[in-house]
Amino acid sequence: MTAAVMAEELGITPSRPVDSIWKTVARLVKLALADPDRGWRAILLSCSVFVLLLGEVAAAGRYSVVQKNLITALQAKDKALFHRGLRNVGRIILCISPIIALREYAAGVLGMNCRTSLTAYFARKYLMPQKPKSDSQAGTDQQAAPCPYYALTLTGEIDNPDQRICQDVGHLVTSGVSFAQDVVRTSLSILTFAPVLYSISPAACIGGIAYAVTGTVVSARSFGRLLGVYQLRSLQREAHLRYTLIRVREHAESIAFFEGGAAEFSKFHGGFRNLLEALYQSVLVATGYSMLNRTFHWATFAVIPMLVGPAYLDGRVEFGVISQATMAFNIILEALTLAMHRLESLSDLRVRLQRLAQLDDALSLPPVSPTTGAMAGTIPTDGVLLRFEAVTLRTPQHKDVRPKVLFEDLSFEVLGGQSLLISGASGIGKSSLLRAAAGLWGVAGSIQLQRSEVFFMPQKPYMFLGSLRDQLLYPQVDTSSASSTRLEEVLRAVNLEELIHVGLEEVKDWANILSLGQQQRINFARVLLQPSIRFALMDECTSACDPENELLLYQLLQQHLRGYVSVGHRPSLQQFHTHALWLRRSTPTTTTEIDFLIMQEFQEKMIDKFIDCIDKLNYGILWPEPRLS
Ligand SMILES: Nc1ncnc2c1ncn2[C@@H]1O[C@H](COP(=O)(O)OP(=O)(O)OP(=O)(O)O)[C@@H](O)[C@H]1O
Repeated sequence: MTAAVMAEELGITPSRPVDSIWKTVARLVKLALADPDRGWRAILLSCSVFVLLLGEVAAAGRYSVVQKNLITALQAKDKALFHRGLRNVGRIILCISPIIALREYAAGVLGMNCRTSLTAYFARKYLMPQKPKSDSQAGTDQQAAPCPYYALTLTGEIDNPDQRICQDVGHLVTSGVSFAQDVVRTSLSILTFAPVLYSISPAACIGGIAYAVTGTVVSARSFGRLLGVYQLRSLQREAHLRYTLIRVREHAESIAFFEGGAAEFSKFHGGFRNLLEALYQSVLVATGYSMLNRTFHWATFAVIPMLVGPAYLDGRVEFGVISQATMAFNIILEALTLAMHRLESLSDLRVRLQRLAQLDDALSLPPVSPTTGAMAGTIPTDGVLLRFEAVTLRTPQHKDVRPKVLFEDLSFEVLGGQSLLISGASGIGKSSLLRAAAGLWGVAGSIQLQRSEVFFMPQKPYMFLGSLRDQLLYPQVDTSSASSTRLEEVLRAVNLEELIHVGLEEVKDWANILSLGQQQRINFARVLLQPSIRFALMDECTSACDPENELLLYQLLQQHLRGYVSVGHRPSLQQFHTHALWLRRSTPTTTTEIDFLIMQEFQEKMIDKFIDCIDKLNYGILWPEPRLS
């Protein structure tokens, strides 16, 4: 079954053509071998495994001759020949054991080596922003390349990338290395034993090959496709099930407030039932497959006595030849029916290959964001910190949601020394405007800002897994160079002095032990600790702070930055901004109207709006008569 057919079977519509399985294998092998750090080691280890396999098969070939002589000596009651045969058996065992052990070791290390290369490749591609490739993009170095992990979440095209990177790569490499060895071993075995068997009995050789090929074709046709479909389905459902529990861990507090354990259990139970259904279907298919496999296997025992027995009874061959023919036949049969016996693990291998190929394709998209259009990035001139020019913004292309236009043809500038408050009703597109400015969503039109000087503070502060030092210096990778004195000074500045006593090197689950307001203050500390930052884009980032702390934080920004943009609803924010961008829409379907105003004008309009509301209240338009029963 091709990858495309399997995807169709599962109701998945691939957004781009799915590669054939062999192309995918070649792509991943190339990746492992082309790794500049480990590629040469992988090649060396593959060669060693091949040479050791040659030794193993050669020893097995020699063993079949020794075995024939031993059995013949027994039949002839020749003691000397029998003892020599036993010594030869001992020699071969002594020789083959270290070869097998060495081969196992080399194959194990080869697997680890390939896993390291592939995991590093996928993890880097998933977590690190892609560099612009084309010349036109190369000039705009400040451009925020889209973060692949974010883009995948937005489009929803690839399920569970974490499982693909951590588990699928591991399984794939282990089964892949083992299967590759089997293929090489069986090919060598066929080359070694087919002539032996043919010399004993051409009928046994040809009959054995025909028997094996028929069995493989029948089992692959009847069960291969179904096994693949159910394996893929089980894998996806298992990942979804695990994800429901991960969400409970991440949102434990909110769920506890709601006492939502029963709802979560019901969700988990539903997912588990779905998984069991897929597993049950797999068991049914595996039972049918196993029955065919076993029947085929048992039937082989009668084949050699049927084909070579008459020659022995007529005295044309020695008794030992029957044993040698049986061994050669079994080895050839095993080799030729490899695909048949390993059908389950082969289809598992194919499923994982396909999942990794999909992930690689999705991560290889050109560096444009999931919404259509240009990315924020060109550097502004003339003291402008942020410039929007005829910008139209749409929500991202998600596989389940149709994009909608949030605003059209928006132009404005924020100059050095200015600060802008973005205001408007909930859901109108304020945060999305910041997402576009930060380069997370693409737009039509142009957005100019000096990306390396900008700090973006999302609505929900992100707490990194690590020490307090790591938190404060996030997203810097090397945190050892910052002096403790400076970090403590900044902690005091943002009113988090109490954390100094916890210790800068202390590793804790900060997201759970700090209040939301404290986490927001950590965000401001991060701005102060990055000397290159001149401009901040902030989304409701003081929403959990009291007015004193809010005032303190904005005063710090005014001292350290050349300008900032905030999104927020609270009137208290107006005093910290020189300008306002007011987004409004009379009905959900009408176009968004946008005004860029100096703060005083905005405040006057707000007062008019407030008075209008009070009038409506007085006429009972907004506040209906209470209905008392
Ligand atoms: N990832 C997304 N995919 C599709 N639509 C989205 C996505 N994120 C937001 N939207 C939609 O875009 C619109 C604007 O959302 P946005 O978060 O910008 O609103 P907002 O003005 O900041 O609201 P609030 O004040 O409530 O935070 C909403 O209708 C929302 O449903």
